[in-house]
Amino acid sequence: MENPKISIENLTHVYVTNKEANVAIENIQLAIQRGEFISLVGPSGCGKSTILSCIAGLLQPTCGSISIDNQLITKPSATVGYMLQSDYLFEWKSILKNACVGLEVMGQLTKDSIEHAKYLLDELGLGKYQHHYPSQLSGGMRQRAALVRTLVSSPEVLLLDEPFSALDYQNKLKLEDLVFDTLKKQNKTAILVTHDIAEAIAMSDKIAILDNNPGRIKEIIEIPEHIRETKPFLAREVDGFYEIFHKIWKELDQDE
Ligand SMILES: Nc1ncnc2c1ncn2[C@@H]1O[C@H](COP(=O)(O)OP(=O)(O)OP(=O)(O)O)[C@@H](O)[C@H]1O
Repeated sequence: MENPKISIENLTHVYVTNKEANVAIENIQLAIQRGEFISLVGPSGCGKSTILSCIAGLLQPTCGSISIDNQLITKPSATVGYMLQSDYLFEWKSILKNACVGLEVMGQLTKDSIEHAKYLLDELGLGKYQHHYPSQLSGGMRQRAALVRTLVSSPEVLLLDEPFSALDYQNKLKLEDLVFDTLKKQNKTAILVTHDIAEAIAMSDKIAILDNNPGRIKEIIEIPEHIRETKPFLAREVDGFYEIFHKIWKELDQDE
């Protein structure tokens, strides 16, 4: 097997405040292959966002390491894109200008990169709205604009921290399919944090179930190929889907 795209070795992080030291995650060990989509599920506070912050280079872990393509992560880089629950669009900028914010910050705003942003807006069904403002768009459209902003700098790794959870159910399912297709087409490596077990199964190749206090990996579930190959919306109807759902539900229920 080829070298993993992301290698997480013995990752431990302790948050220290003037009142206490809180071991948020302990000895996280995870290898993620290029093009793989993995979800992290677990009870609230088990350290899912902490793991993403370490991968993004926003947080220096207390112990252990993370490498992407054998390069140790020590600070944020353009290799890693981050998408969050809230779209964080600037209300006073057009959708196209919002999509280009990251490029602007990185000094990569060129004629070609703007064309790329326009291409992605088209691909994600927002071509007609590039000169609109965020307040003129629905929640699902805003989240698609946030996805374009994340993809436009061509990150190889995508960190998705509950990006669908603020959407209504119909938009959530539509966006899951769109993100699934877009990331597969571009062979991106992705890590999704979600509380929605069905979403995790429908979108992932693997699911890491985490324990609480401190956050540790309890189990890794490989999603069978016939589910992985089906788009998220239809995957929910595929044989075996709900067996996995109940297995994960039971695992998480033990932590309550
Ligand atoms: N900046 C911080 N300072 C101190 N403690 C923190 C900080 N950020 C997170 N924690 C603590 O670390 C633990 C893990 O938090 P984290 O946000 O990573 O969990 P999570 O699994 O993403 O939670 P949720 O599912 O609720 O979003 C929690 O106990 C949290 O209170």
